Amino acid sequence: MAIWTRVVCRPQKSFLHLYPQKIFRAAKPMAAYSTQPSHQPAWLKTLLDNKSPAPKLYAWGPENVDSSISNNDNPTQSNADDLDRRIFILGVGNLGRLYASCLSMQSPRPPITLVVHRKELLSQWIQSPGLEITRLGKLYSGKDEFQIEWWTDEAPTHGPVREVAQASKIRNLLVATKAAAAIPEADKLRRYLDSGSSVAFLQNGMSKLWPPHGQEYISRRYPDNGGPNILACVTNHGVLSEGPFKSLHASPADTAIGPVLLNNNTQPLAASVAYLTEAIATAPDLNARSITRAELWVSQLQKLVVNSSINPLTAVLRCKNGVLFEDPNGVIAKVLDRLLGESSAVLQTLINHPSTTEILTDSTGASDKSLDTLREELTLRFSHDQLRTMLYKIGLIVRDNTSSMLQDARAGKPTEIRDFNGWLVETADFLGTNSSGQQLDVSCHRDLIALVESGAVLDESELGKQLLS
Ligand SMILES: CC(C)(CO)[C@@H](O)C(=O)[O-]
Repeated sequence: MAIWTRVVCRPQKSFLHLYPQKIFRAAKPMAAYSTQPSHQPAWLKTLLDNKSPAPKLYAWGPENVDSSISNNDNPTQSNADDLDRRIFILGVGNLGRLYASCLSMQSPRPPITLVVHRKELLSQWIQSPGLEITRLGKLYSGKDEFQIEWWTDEAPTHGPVREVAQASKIRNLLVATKAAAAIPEADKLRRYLDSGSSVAFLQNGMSKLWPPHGQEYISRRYPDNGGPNILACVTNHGVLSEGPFKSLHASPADTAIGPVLLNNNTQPLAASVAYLTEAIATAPDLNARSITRAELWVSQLQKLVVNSSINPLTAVLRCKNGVLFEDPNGVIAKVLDRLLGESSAVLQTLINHPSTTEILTDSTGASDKSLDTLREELTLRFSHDQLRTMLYKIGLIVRDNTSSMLQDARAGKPTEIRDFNGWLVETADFLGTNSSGQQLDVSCHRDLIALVESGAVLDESELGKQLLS
């Protein structure tokens, strides 16, 4: 059995240089930005309207679908020490595979459980060589390094009957599902999460759990201050699916991890926060770093600009990322400029809006910078010109990748357009006007959403006609 091995690779191109000087030094508890502070968004209302008790879930393993497999081939996690170290990865798509492979190269290797979303995937895993990732021309594969489970409220009909985490609490969870499934899936697990748990979300887009909606969700679902710690990762790597457990790590880049909502009622903070953050920040080939809460917020905004430009345009044009950046004077460049101009105006307005004062004030705690200086720096960082420079640099790094949205569009799956361009449109609606009192224009983002959602496939000149007229 091949083992995940650490490769000594050539220095990777990194996005780290794109993050200017450390603006934020401290991560303190705080409330943060929300587009609609007084309004319960649809996702939250749907979850909270479901008043059923947290479901009891069974963990099916290969031995529950194939009677020739004994329980010993998939030993169970039974003791508290194992659970303290075990990292559960919910969702085994591209991001799940990337993080699982890198975490399994840690020394010592943490116990890792991959959690698939369909029973058939357990059977497919049994037949497969395990997880495979091609990185820098080398194939890495691992099977015995992982436990694999399917979690459901149905008890297995044969083989051992086990509850998730042996009916105890999950300490470390990575949610690697698509954006739309992330919170609903994590919500189903609330029976197995408490203030000692840390849940890191890997999805692109702005986290839905930034306060106050995150705080409202946690306090309603986990009364008595028993909510888990919420973290998020911003992943810049480009990964391409090549089959159920197989991916190409097409564009090695970097990752950042930071807190969204920490349960400060538990003092000291749960050990899982540092454990999970450290495991990710030091995982081989992930090229990750730990950042503060305010830095995470800004990094998510910056990544949103990338995903709301590259992803939908590659989906509509059916092209690799690099094609978008080939002709700096062409039609695509003009469309990119329209999108960036609209994004810049929305995000600059947001940065200077009273709703973000709290998050920015929080970050000034450990530095001498005034709120005004921070806002000036961020306003410059999110200017049209700086966003263009940033996007073209990232475009170069991820040029060989096929964007996640194009992969979804080709596979006929729902896309994450509502989490990227849709978020910008909603934010513009909330903000209304810019600092000069002009209505924020997001018409190009709106038209692009409509194109992606209608499944349009266009060439460059048709794209220009649709978006530049
Ligand atoms: C960076 C990125 C655009 C690379 O393809 C990635 O975030 C994606 O595909 O979503």
